[in-house]
Amino acid sequence: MSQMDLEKIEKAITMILEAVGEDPGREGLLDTPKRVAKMYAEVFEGLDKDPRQYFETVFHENHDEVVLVKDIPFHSMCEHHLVPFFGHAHIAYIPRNGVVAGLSKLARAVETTAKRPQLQERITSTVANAMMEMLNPIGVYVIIEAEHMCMTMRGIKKPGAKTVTTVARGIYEHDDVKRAEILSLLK
Ligand SMILES: Nc1nc2c(ncn2[C@@H]2O[C@H](COP(=O)(O)OP(=O)(O)OP(=O)(O)O)[C@@H](O)[C@H]2O)c(=O)[nH]1
Ligand SMILES: [Zn+2]
Repeated sequence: MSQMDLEKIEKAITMILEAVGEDPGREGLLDTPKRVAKMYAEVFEGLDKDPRQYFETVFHENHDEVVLVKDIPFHSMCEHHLVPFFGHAHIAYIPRNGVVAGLSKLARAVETTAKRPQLQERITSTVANAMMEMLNPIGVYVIIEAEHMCMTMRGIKKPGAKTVTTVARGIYEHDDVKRAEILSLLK
């Protein structure tokens, strides 16, 4: 949020309101530019953050099987239309040499990564790459399911259509059985 120019956002929103034929001076819209600027500061607060920070603190626990945190809710803003997309992330990894992350940090990594103009594919790979780099696990498998408002409220208008993206790293890249194990845990 440090770099965010709230005043500039406010001016831009006033211009958009004028451009669509609204009257930014009418009572209901008077505070709208300010509110939208505040909202953008919140929904884009991940812009100056690196999700790798959440994996700087690790624990040592002799666990050499899967850790799966599933159904992590998230919302983001599609970088093509600046409207929301939202859904759930599921993150599985197999620790190497007992190096495990705090469970909440997986959710924090998703949230921070989502809080910028984004693509679903990029959220998926950014989280997987951050975990590979910081935890050096045997493997990471990230699955994200989301609904894109740009496909719901405009354009093709297909409410309910879900996009699923997966990124497999390490052992999950080549091991069908390990991937199937995660998919069965998600059922
Ligand atoms: N790959 C990918 N595409 C996305 C994502 N979010 C939105 N899109 C797509 O981005 C594309 C932009 O296409 P364009 O043809 O440049 O824009 P448009 O004319 O508004 O496209 P329509 O949505 O088809 O009306 C659309 O097909 C969207 O569905 C995302 O997270 N990943
Ligand atoms: Zn879009």
